[in-house]
Amino acid sequence: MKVLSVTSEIYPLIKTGGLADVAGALPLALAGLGIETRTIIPGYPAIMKAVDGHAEKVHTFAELFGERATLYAAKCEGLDLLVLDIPALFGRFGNPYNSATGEGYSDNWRRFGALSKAAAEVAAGVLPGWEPDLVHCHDWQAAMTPVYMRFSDVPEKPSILTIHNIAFQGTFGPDIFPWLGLPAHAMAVDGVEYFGNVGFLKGGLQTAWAVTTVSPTYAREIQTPQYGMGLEGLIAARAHTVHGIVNGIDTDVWNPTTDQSLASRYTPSRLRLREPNRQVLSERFGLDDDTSPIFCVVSRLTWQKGMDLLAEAIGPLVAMGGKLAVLGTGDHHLEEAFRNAVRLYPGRVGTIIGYDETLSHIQQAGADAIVIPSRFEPCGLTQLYGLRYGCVPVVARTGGLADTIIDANPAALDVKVATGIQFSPVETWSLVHALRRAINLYNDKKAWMHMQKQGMKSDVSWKSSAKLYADLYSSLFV
Ligand SMILES: Nc1ncnc2c1ncn2[C@@H]1O[C@H](COP(=O)(O)OP(=O)(O)O[C@H]2O[C@H](CO)[C@@H](O)[C@H](O)[C@H]2O)[C@@H](O)[C@H]1O
Repeated sequence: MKVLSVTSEIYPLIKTGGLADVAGALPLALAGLGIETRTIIPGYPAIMKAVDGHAEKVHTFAELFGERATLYAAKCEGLDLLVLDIPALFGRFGNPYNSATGEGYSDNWRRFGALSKAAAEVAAGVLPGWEPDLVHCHDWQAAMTPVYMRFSDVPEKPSILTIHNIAFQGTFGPDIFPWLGLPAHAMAVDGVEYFGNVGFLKGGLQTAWAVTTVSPTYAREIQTPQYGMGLEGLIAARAHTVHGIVNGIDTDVWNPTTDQSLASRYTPSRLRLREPNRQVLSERFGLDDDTSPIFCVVSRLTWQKGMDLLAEAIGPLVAMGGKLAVLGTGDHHLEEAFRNAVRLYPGRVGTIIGYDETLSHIQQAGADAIVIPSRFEPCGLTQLYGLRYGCVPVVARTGGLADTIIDANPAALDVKVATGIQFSPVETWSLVHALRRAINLYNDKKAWMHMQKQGMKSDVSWKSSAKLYADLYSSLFV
C-alpha cells in the first residue's frame, strides 16, 4: 500500500514537539509491514538545507495561493520526502509557525492551505509514476487536505486525520474563504464553516474518512465538553470513525544501551551505570551532589502541561527533600517562575530555558523521575522515554498518560507491575501528594528498582501501534 503522509514537522529535520517524533517514526515502523510512505512537508530553510544536492524536481504548480511552487523528491534520514518549496511562504528561519516574537504568522492559513492543496493534488495523481492509495494527515496544518479532496472533481481517496493536539485548530476569519479556491458550498456545516469562521481542523474532521487520536482515553475525552474544545459534538457524531492509537517511540533513537548522548550507557540489570549521567545532570543544572531524588521536566512550559501547578509545588517538593531539573521553553511567566525557583532554592532547583535534544536524553538517563502534570495529554511521549530509560514517570491521570503508566498502588506494587505514579484530580495538592508518594517509594530502594525495571520492560515501540494503523488503513478499502 502507498500512503501520502502530510505534516508540518518531522523528526529529525524540523521539530517543535511530539508531532515531529510521530511523523518521523511512523513511516519507518509501517515500512516493516509493507506500507510505503512518502511524506509531504513544507520547504522550510532547515528542510531545503537537509535535501540540498540530492533533491529531484518532480512537479511545478503554476500557482498555489498566489505563488509559484515546486515539489522536490528526496530521501533523507531514512525518510522519503516530497518537499514543497514556496520561498515566499516557507523561506523563514526558526520556528515553523511563529515569528521571533512568538506570534503565529498572520498568513499561516495561506502557508498550510498551500500544503494541504498540494497534498490533495499529489493524491489526485499529479506526480509522474507515483500515486498514493491513501492520505494520512496530521493536525490542523494538514487538515484541509481531505477538504480539498472532497470538494474536487477527482474521485476521492481514503483519508485519515490524526489529532495530536486539539487545542490548535487553525481557525480563521470568514474573509479568507474566497482565497481558498473552494466552491461556495464548502463554506457550510459539512465543509469548513465553523461558528461563522473557517476552521481547518473542523473541515478535516468533517471530511476525513477516519479520525484518529493518539490514545484510547483521549479519543473518548475529546467527545466531551471538558476536552473537546468546541469540537466535541462533531467528533461524537462521528464516533464510529474515531480511533485512539497510542504512540510508540523510536527505540533506536531512544535506547539507553547505545545512546551516544549519555555519559554512561546501561541496561535494566546494570542500573548502577546511570550514576555518571546523574552527575552530568546535577552539574548542568547546578544541583547538590547528594543522594536525594532528582525529578526532571522536559516540556513546553504551558498551562496544558500543568507547569503552573508544578511551579506551585516546588516549595513542598524541596521541603520533602526532592530536587528539580527543568528543561523547557514556553510562557514567559512560567519561564520566570522556574528561574525564580533557582534563586529561591539554590542547589535544589535547576532551570534551563531552551530546547536541547541531547540534554533531554541526559535528563531521562540521569534523573530519578520525570514529572508530567498535564491538564490534558493526547498521548505524551516523555513518559514513554522515561519508561525506556528507568526514569520513573509521575503523571496526571489523563489521556495517554492514563493509558501508558501503571500506578504504584499497593496491589500493583505487590505483584510488581507498577511503572510509575498517577494522580488525579490535576491540582496542586494532588500533585504534591504524588511527589510525596514518589519520594517514599524512592526511599524503598528495592521497590523503586522494581518499578524502574518494570518500566524498562514495557513495550513502548511502534510495533503494535503500527499494526493498528495498518489495520485501520486496510479497513478503509472494504
Ligand atoms: N525543551 C525541550 N528540549 C528538548 N526536547 C523537548 C523540549 N520540550 C519538549 N521536548 C520534546 O518534544 C516532544 C514533546 O512531545 P509530547 O508528546 O510531550 O508533547 P507535544 O505537546 O509536543 O505533542 C502533542 O503530540 C504528541 C504526539 O502525538 C502527543 O504525544 C502529545 O500528547 C501532544 O500534546 C518530546 O520528544 C520531548 O522530549
